Amino acid sequence: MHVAILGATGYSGTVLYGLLSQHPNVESINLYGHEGGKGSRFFDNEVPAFSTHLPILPFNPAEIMSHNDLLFCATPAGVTKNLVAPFIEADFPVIDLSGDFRLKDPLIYKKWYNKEAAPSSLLSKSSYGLTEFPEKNTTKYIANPGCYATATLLGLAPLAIEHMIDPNSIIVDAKSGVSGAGKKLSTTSQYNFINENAWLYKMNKHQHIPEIMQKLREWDSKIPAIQFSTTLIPVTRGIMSTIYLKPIKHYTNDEILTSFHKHYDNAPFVRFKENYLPAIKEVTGSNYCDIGVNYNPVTNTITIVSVIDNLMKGAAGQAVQNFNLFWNLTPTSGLPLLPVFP
Ligand SMILES: NC(=O)C1=CN([C@@H]2O[C@H](COP(=O)(O)OP(=O)(O)OC[C@H]3O[C@@H](n4cnc5c(N)ncnc54)[C@H](OP(=O)(O)O)[C@@H]3O)[C@@H](O)[C@H]2O)C=CC1
Ligand SMILES: CC(=O)N[C@@H](CCC(=O)OP(=O)(O)O)C(=O)O
Repeated sequence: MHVAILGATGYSGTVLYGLLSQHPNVESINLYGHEGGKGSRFFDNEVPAFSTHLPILPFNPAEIMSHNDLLFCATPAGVTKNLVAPFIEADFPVIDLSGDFRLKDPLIYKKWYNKEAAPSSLLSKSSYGLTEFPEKNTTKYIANPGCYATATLLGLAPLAIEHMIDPNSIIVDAKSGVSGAGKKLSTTSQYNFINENAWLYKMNKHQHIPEIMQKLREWDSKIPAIQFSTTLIPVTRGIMSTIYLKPIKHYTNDEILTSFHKHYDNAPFVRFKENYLPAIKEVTGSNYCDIGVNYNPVTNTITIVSVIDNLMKGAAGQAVQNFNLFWNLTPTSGLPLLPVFP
Protein backbone atom coordinates (compact mmCIF):
# COMPACT_ATOMS: atom_id res chain seq x y z
CA MET A 1 0.00 0.00 0.00
CA HIS A 2 1.19 3.56 -0.72
CA VAL A 3 0.34 6.16 1.90
CA ALA A 4 0.66 9.93 2.16
CA ILE A 5 1.25 12.02 5.28
CA LEU A 6 0.38 15.70 5.36
CA GLY A 7 2.18 17.40 8.26
CA ALA A 8 4.86 14.75 8.78
CA THR A 9 7.26 17.27 10.36
CA GLY A 10 4.94 17.84 13.35
CA TYR A 11 5.01 15.65 16.45
CA SER A 12 2.09 13.37 15.52
CA GLY A 13 3.16 13.21 11.88
CA THR A 14 6.69 12.21 12.85
CA VAL A 15 5.47 9.42 15.14
CA LEU A 16 3.09 8.32 12.40
CA TYR A 17 5.93 8.21 9.88
CA GLY A 18 7.94 6.03 12.30
CA LEU A 19 5.07 3.56 12.71
CA LEU A 20 4.18 3.38 9.01
CA SER A 21 7.82 2.91 8.00
CA GLN A 22 7.76 -0.39 9.93
CA HIS A 23 4.26 -1.43 8.88
CA PRO A 24 4.29 -4.73 6.96
CA ASN A 25 1.54 -3.62 4.55
CA VAL A 26 3.03 -0.23 3.70
CA GLU A 27 5.21 -0.19 0.59
CA SER A 28 5.93 3.52 0.36
CA ILE A 29 5.28 6.72 2.31
CA ASN A 30 5.03 10.07 0.54
CA LEU A 31 5.30 13.24 2.57
CA TYR A 32 3.48 16.47 1.79
CA GLY A 33 3.70 19.96 3.25
CA HIS A 34 2.30 23.40 2.57
CA GLU A 35 0.48 24.24 -0.64
CA GLY A 36 2.99 25.74 -3.09
CA GLY A 37 5.82 24.47 -0.86
CA LYS A 38 8.52 26.54 0.85
CA GLY A 39 11.49 25.67 -1.41
CA SER A 40 12.91 22.15 -1.40
CA ARG A 41 12.43 20.44 1.95
CA PHE A 42 13.65 17.08 3.16
CA PHE A 43 12.37 15.11 6.12
CA ASP A 44 15.79 14.44 7.69
CA ASN A 45 16.67 18.16 7.65
CA GLU A 46 13.61 18.95 9.75
CA VAL A 47 13.42 15.78 11.82
CA PRO A 48 17.07 14.74 12.37
CA ALA A 49 15.95 11.88 14.64
CA PHE A 50 14.78 10.11 11.47
CA SER A 51 17.63 10.04 8.98
CA THR A 52 15.32 9.49 6.01
CA HIS A 53 16.18 11.69 3.05
CA LEU A 54 12.60 11.93 1.75
CA PRO A 55 11.34 15.08 0.02
CA ILE A 56 8.41 16.97 1.51
CA LEU A 57 6.32 17.63 -1.56
CA PRO A 58 3.98 20.58 -1.96
CA PHE A 59 0.37 19.78 -1.09
CA ASN A 60 -1.49 18.81 -4.26
CA PRO A 61 -4.69 16.74 -3.95
CA ALA A 62 -4.62 15.35 -7.52
CA GLU A 63 -1.01 14.22 -7.16
CA ILE A 64 -1.67 12.73 -3.70
CA MET A 65 -4.66 10.75 -4.98
CA SER A 66 -2.84 9.45 -8.03
CA HIS A 67 0.21 8.19 -6.09
CA ASN A 68 -1.30 6.96 -2.84
CA ASP A 69 -4.05 4.71 -1.50
CA LEU A 70 -4.80 6.77 1.63
CA LEU A 71 -3.96 10.15 3.14
CA PHE A 72 -3.17 10.82 6.81
CA CYS A 73 -3.66 14.44 7.85
CA ALA A 74 -1.52 15.43 10.81
CA THR A 75 -2.26 19.11 10.37
CA PRO A 76 -3.80 21.52 12.90
CA ALA A 77 -7.51 21.92 13.49
CA GLY A 78 -8.73 24.86 11.42
CA VAL A 79 -6.18 24.04 8.70
CA THR A 80 -7.26 20.50 7.79
CA LYS A 81 -10.87 21.42 6.95
CA ASN A 82 -9.63 23.89 4.32
CA LEU A 83 -7.57 21.23 2.52
CA VAL A 84 -9.56 18.01 2.43
CA ALA A 85 -12.70 18.75 0.35
CA PRO A 86 -11.22 17.26 -2.89
CA PHE A 87 -10.52 13.96 -1.11
CA ILE A 88 -13.99 13.71 0.40
CA GLU A 89 -15.60 14.63 -2.91
CA ALA A 90 -13.55 11.92 -4.66
CA ASP A 91 -14.37 9.40 -1.91
CA PHE A 92 -10.61 8.96 -1.34
CA PRO A 93 -9.71 7.43 2.06
CA VAL A 94 -8.46 9.88 4.70
CA ILE A 95 -7.53 9.44 8.35
CA ASP A 96 -7.59 12.87 9.94
CA LEU A 97 -5.76 13.37 13.25
CA SER A 98 -7.18 16.86 13.75
CA GLY A 99 -10.40 17.87 15.49
CA ASP A 100 -12.03 19.31 12.35
CA PHE A 101 -14.35 16.40 11.52
CA ARG A 102 -14.97 14.86 14.95
CA LEU A 103 -18.02 16.91 15.87
CA LYS A 104 -21.15 16.22 13.85
CA ASP A 105 -22.79 19.57 14.59
CA PRO A 106 -21.09 22.58 12.93
CA LEU A 107 -22.51 24.98 15.51
CA ILE A 108 -20.91 23.02 18.33
CA TYR A 109 -17.58 23.05 16.46
CA LYS A 110 -17.85 26.83 16.03
CA LYS A 111 -18.61 27.32 19.71
CA TRP A 112 -15.75 25.19 21.05
CA TYR A 113 -13.05 25.77 18.42
CA ASN A 114 -13.98 29.41 17.83
CA LYS A 115 -13.67 28.82 14.08
CA GLU A 116 -16.03 28.19 11.18
CA ALA A 117 -16.78 24.48 10.79
CA ALA A 118 -16.37 22.44 7.62
CA PRO A 119 -19.58 22.43 5.52
CA SER A 120 -22.29 20.02 6.77
CA SER A 121 -22.19 18.21 3.42
CA LEU A 122 -18.59 17.19 4.19
CA LEU A 123 -19.06 16.65 7.94
CA SER A 124 -21.79 14.12 7.21
CA LYS A 125 -19.27 12.01 5.30
CA SER A 126 -16.92 11.51 8.25
CA SER A 127 -17.04 8.90 10.99
CA TYR A 128 -15.60 9.11 14.50
CA GLY A 129 -12.87 6.50 14.76
CA LEU A 130 -12.61 5.51 18.41
CA THR A 131 -11.11 2.16 17.47
CA GLU A 132 -12.61 0.05 20.26
CA PHE A 133 -16.09 1.49 19.62
CA PRO A 134 -16.25 2.44 15.91
CA GLU A 135 -19.39 3.85 14.35
CA LYS A 136 -21.71 1.31 12.73
CA ASN A 137 -21.47 2.78 9.25
CA THR A 138 -17.84 3.70 8.85
CA THR A 139 -17.11 6.10 5.99
CA LYS A 140 -13.92 6.68 4.02
CA TYR A 141 -13.15 9.80 6.06
CA ILE A 142 -12.12 8.79 9.54
CA ALA A 143 -11.84 11.43 12.25
CA ASN A 144 -9.22 10.10 14.63
CA PRO A 145 -10.22 10.98 18.22
CA GLY A 146 -8.47 13.57 20.38
CA CYS A 147 -5.95 12.49 23.00
CA TYR A 148 -7.87 13.48 26.16
CA ALA A 149 -11.10 12.23 24.58
CA THR A 150 -9.55 8.81 23.89
CA ALA A 151 -8.30 8.28 27.44
CA THR A 152 -11.51 9.57 29.00
CA LEU A 153 -13.95 7.73 26.72
CA LEU A 154 -12.14 4.41 27.07
CA GLY A 155 -12.19 4.87 30.85
CA LEU A 156 -15.93 5.63 30.89
CA ALA A 157 -17.20 3.29 28.15
CA PRO A 158 -17.97 0.06 30.07
CA LEU A 159 -19.92 1.71 32.89
CA ALA A 160 -21.67 4.11 30.49
CA ILE A 161 -22.70 1.37 28.05
CA GLU A 162 -23.98 -0.78 30.92
CA HIS A 163 -25.90 2.23 32.34
CA MET A 164 -24.18 1.91 35.71
CA ILE A 165 -23.40 5.63 36.18
CA ASP A 166 -25.42 8.22 38.10
CA PRO A 167 -25.78 10.57 35.09
CA ASN A 168 -25.06 13.78 37.02
CA SER A 169 -21.98 12.59 38.81
CA ILE A 170 -19.04 12.47 36.36
CA ILE A 171 -15.95 14.54 37.16
CA VAL A 172 -12.79 14.14 35.05
CA ASP A 173 -9.40 15.48 36.07
CA ALA A 174 -7.10 14.91 33.07
CA LYS A 175 -3.40 15.67 32.77
CA SER A 176 -1.21 15.86 29.69
CA GLY A 177 2.46 15.95 28.81
CA VAL A 178 3.78 18.91 26.85
CA SER A 179 4.05 17.18 23.43
CA GLY A 180 0.22 17.29 23.42
CA ALA A 181 0.53 20.94 22.46
CA GLY A 182 2.53 20.18 19.28
CA LYS A 183 5.99 21.37 18.29
CA LYS A 184 5.41 25.13 18.33
CA LEU A 185 6.92 26.92 21.29
CA SER A 186 4.54 28.91 23.45
CA THR A 187 4.87 30.66 26.80
CA THR A 188 3.34 27.70 28.59
CA SER A 189 5.22 24.97 26.73
CA GLN A 190 8.67 26.41 27.29
CA TYR A 191 10.93 24.70 29.81
CA ASN A 192 11.11 27.64 32.24
CA PHE A 193 7.36 27.63 32.67
CA ILE A 194 6.41 23.98 32.77
CA ASN A 195 9.46 22.38 34.38
CA GLU A 196 8.58 21.53 38.02
CA ASN A 197 5.16 23.04 37.43
CA ALA A 198 1.54 22.02 36.81
CA TRP A 199 -0.96 24.28 35.08
CA LEU A 200 -4.70 23.85 34.72
CA TYR A 201 -5.80 25.42 31.43
CA LYS A 202 -8.97 25.89 29.30
CA MET A 203 -11.18 25.40 32.39
CA ASN A 204 -14.69 24.49 31.16
CA LYS A 205 -13.60 25.50 27.65
CA HIS A 206 -11.64 22.50 26.41
CA GLN A 207 -12.58 21.38 22.87
CA HIS A 208 -12.63 17.74 23.92
CA ILE A 209 -15.66 18.31 26.20
CA PRO A 210 -18.18 18.23 23.30
CA GLU A 211 -16.25 15.39 21.66
CA ILE A 212 -16.54 13.28 24.81
CA MET A 213 -20.21 14.20 25.27
CA GLN A 214 -21.09 13.28 21.68
CA LYS A 215 -19.88 9.70 22.17
CA LEU A 216 -20.92 9.37 25.80
CA ARG A 217 -24.53 10.24 24.91
CA GLU A 218 -24.58 7.46 22.31
CA TRP A 219 -23.79 5.09 25.15
CA ASP A 220 -26.05 6.62 27.80
CA SER A 221 -28.37 9.39 26.62
CA LYS A 222 -29.23 10.29 30.23
CA ILE A 223 -25.81 11.80 30.91
CA PRO A 224 -26.37 15.58 30.55
CA ALA A 225 -22.81 16.87 31.05
CA ILE A 226 -19.44 16.15 32.62
CA GLN A 227 -17.16 18.33 34.71
CA PHE A 228 -13.84 18.14 32.85
CA SER A 229 -10.47 19.78 33.45
CA THR A 230 -7.07 19.57 31.79
CA THR A 231 -3.73 20.13 33.49
CA LEU A 232 -0.37 20.42 31.76
CA ILE A 233 2.34 18.47 33.60
CA PRO A 234 6.11 18.33 33.06
CA VAL A 235 6.39 15.07 31.11
CA THR A 236 7.09 14.82 27.38
CA ARG A 237 4.45 12.21 26.52
CA GLY A 238 1.43 10.89 28.33
CA ILE A 239 -2.13 11.50 29.42
CA MET A 240 -3.68 10.46 32.69
CA SER A 241 -7.41 10.83 32.89
CA THR A 242 -8.69 10.40 36.46
CA ILE A 243 -12.43 9.93 36.43
CA TYR A 244 -14.68 10.15 39.51
CA LEU A 245 -18.32 9.09 39.41
CA LYS A 246 -21.15 7.72 41.52
CA PRO A 247 -22.77 4.42 40.59
CA ILE A 248 -26.51 4.51 39.85
CA LYS A 249 -27.03 1.82 42.53
CA HIS A 250 -24.82 -0.29 44.71
CA TYR A 251 -22.44 -2.59 42.79
CA THR A 252 -19.86 -4.94 44.20
CA ASN A 253 -16.25 -4.57 43.16
CA ASP A 254 -16.65 -7.79 41.15
CA GLU A 255 -19.63 -6.40 39.22
CA ILE A 256 -17.63 -3.30 38.34
CA LEU A 257 -14.64 -5.37 37.18
CA THR A 258 -16.91 -7.67 35.14
CA SER A 259 -18.25 -4.74 33.11
CA PHE A 260 -14.69 -3.72 32.11
CA HIS A 261 -13.73 -7.32 31.28
CA LYS A 262 -16.83 -7.67 29.13
CA HIS A 263 -15.80 -4.76 26.90
CA TYR A 264 -12.03 -5.06 26.88
CA ASP A 265 -10.99 -8.70 27.14
CA ASN A 266 -10.77 -8.91 23.34
CA ALA A 267 -9.34 -5.43 22.77
CA PRO A 268 -5.63 -5.80 21.94
CA PHE A 269 -4.74 -2.26 22.99
CA VAL A 270 -6.71 -1.87 26.20
CA ARG A 271 -5.10 -3.48 29.21
CA PHE A 272 -7.63 -3.59 32.02
CA LYS A 273 -5.67 -3.72 35.26
CA GLU A 274 -8.64 -4.32 37.61
CA ASN A 275 -7.89 -2.63 40.97
CA TYR A 276 -4.33 -1.70 40.07
CA LEU A 277 -4.16 1.99 39.13
CA PRO A 278 -1.76 2.44 36.18
CA ALA A 279 0.97 5.07 35.74
CA ILE A 280 1.74 7.05 32.60
CA LYS A 281 5.20 5.52 32.14
CA GLU A 282 3.67 2.07 31.86
CA VAL A 283 2.29 2.97 28.42
CA THR A 284 4.86 5.46 27.11
CA GLY A 285 5.90 4.65 23.53
CA SER A 286 3.09 2.11 23.14
CA ASN A 287 -0.43 2.14 21.77
CA TYR A 288 -1.90 0.81 25.01
CA CYS A 289 -4.60 2.39 27.08
CA ASP A 290 -4.20 1.03 30.61
CA ILE A 291 -7.22 1.30 32.87
CA GLY A 292 -7.63 0.64 36.60
CA VAL A 293 -10.62 1.10 38.87
CA ASN A 294 -11.28 1.63 42.59
CA TYR A 295 -14.54 1.71 44.55
CA ASN A 296 -14.73 3.65 47.81
CA PRO A 297 -17.81 2.55 49.83
CA VAL A 298 -17.30 5.40 52.32
CA THR A 299 -18.06 8.05 49.69
CA ASN A 300 -19.83 5.70 47.25
CA THR A 301 -17.38 6.85 44.57
CA ILE A 302 -15.84 4.92 41.69
CA THR A 303 -12.45 6.22 40.54
CA ILE A 304 -11.16 5.17 37.13
CA VAL A 305 -7.60 5.88 36.03
CA SER A 306 -6.96 5.71 32.27
CA VAL A 307 -3.48 6.35 30.83
CA ILE A 308 -2.24 6.62 27.25
CA ASP A 309 0.70 7.99 25.31
CA ASN A 310 -0.85 11.07 23.66
CA LEU A 311 1.25 10.68 20.51
CA MET A 312 0.45 6.96 20.19
CA LYS A 313 -3.02 5.86 21.34
CA GLY A 314 -3.88 9.58 21.51
CA ALA A 315 -2.84 10.29 17.90
CA ALA A 316 -0.53 8.33 15.54
CA GLY A 317 -0.96 4.88 17.12
CA GLN A 318 -4.75 5.05 17.00
CA ALA A 319 -4.47 6.39 13.42
CA VAL A 320 -2.54 3.21 12.48
CA GLN A 321 -5.16 1.13 14.31
CA ASN A 322 -7.80 2.90 12.19
CA PHE A 323 -5.72 2.19 9.08
CA ASN A 324 -5.63 -1.52 10.01
CA LEU A 325 -9.38 -1.56 10.65
CA PHE A 326 -10.12 0.27 7.41
CA TRP A 327 -8.17 -2.19 5.25
CA ASN A 328 -9.12 -5.19 7.39
CA LEU A 329 -5.48 -5.87 8.30
CA THR A 330 -4.21 -7.60 11.45
CA PRO A 331 -5.30 -5.17 14.23
CA THR A 332 -1.82 -4.95 15.75
CA SER A 333 0.14 -4.51 12.48
CA GLY A 334 2.77 -1.79 12.62
CA LEU A 335 2.22 -1.11 16.32
CA PRO A 336 4.79 -1.86 19.03
CA LEU A 337 3.57 -4.32 21.64
CA LEU A 338 5.87 -3.15 24.43
CA PRO A 339 6.13 0.30 26.02
CA VAL A 340 9.46 2.07 26.50
CA PHE A 341 10.17 1.37 30.18
CA PRO A 342 11.73 2.61 32.39
N1 LIG B 1 0.27 16.33 19.78
C1 LIG B 1 -0.65 15.46 20.19
O1 LIG B 1 -0.49 14.79 21.22
C2 LIG B 1 -1.92 15.27 19.42
C3 LIG B 1 -2.21 15.97 18.27
N2 LIG B 1 -3.40 15.77 17.62
C4 LIG B 1 -3.74 16.51 16.42
O2 LIG B 1 -2.85 16.18 15.36
C5 LIG B 1 -2.61 17.31 14.54
C6 LIG B 1 -1.11 17.58 14.52
O3 LIG B 1 -0.71 17.86 15.85
P1 LIG B 1 0.81 18.01 16.26
O4 LIG B 1 1.61 16.98 15.58
O5 LIG B 1 0.83 18.12 17.72
O6 LIG B 1 1.12 19.46 15.62
P2 LIG B 1 2.49 20.13 15.23
O7 LIG B 1 2.28 21.59 15.43
O8 LIG B 1 3.61 19.47 15.93
O9 LIG B 1 2.60 19.84 13.67
C7 LIG B 1 1.73 20.38 12.73
C8 LIG B 1 2.15 19.94 11.33
O10 LIG B 1 1.22 20.45 10.39
C9 LIG B 1 1.93 21.14 9.35
N3 LIG B 1 1.11 22.21 8.80
C10 LIG B 1 0.61 23.30 9.45
N4 LIG B 1 -0.11 24.05 8.61
C11 LIG B 1 -0.09 23.42 7.40
C12 LIG B 1 -0.65 23.71 6.11
N5 LIG B 1 -1.42 24.78 5.90
N6 LIG B 1 -0.39 22.85 5.09
C13 LIG B 1 0.37 21.75 5.29
N7 LIG B 1 0.93 21.44 6.46
C14 LIG B 1 0.71 22.26 7.52
C15 LIG B 1 3.18 21.65 10.03
O11 LIG B 1 4.17 21.91 9.08
P3 LIG B 1 5.14 23.21 9.22
O12 LIG B 1 5.90 23.00 10.49
O13 LIG B 1 5.95 23.15 7.98
O14 LIG B 1 4.22 24.40 9.28
C16 LIG B 1 3.53 20.44 10.91
O15 LIG B 1 4.17 19.46 10.14
C17 LIG B 1 -3.40 18.46 15.16
O16 LIG B 1 -4.64 18.58 14.52
C18 LIG B 1 -3.58 18.01 16.61
O17 LIG B 1 -4.73 18.56 17.18
C19 LIG B 1 -4.30 14.85 18.04
C20 LIG B 1 -4.07 14.13 19.17
C21 LIG B 1 -2.87 14.30 19.97
C1 LIG C 1 -1.17 19.80 26.10
C2 LIG C 1 -2.09 20.41 25.09
O1 LIG C 1 -2.09 21.60 24.84
N1 LIG C 1 -2.91 19.58 24.49
C3 LIG C 1 -3.83 20.02 23.49
C4 LIG C 1 -4.42 18.81 22.87
C5 LIG C 1 -4.56 19.13 21.43
C6 LIG C 1 -5.08 17.99 20.70
O2 LIG C 1 -4.38 17.15 20.29
O3 LIG C 1 -6.36 18.01 20.57
P1 LIG C 1 -7.09 18.22 19.19
O4 LIG C 1 -6.59 17.13 18.32
O5 LIG C 1 -8.49 18.11 19.55
O6 LIG C 1 -6.71 19.58 18.68
C7 LIG C 1 -4.98 20.86 24.08
O7 LIG C 1 -5.27 20.70 25.25
O8 LIG C 1 -5.63 21.58 23.32
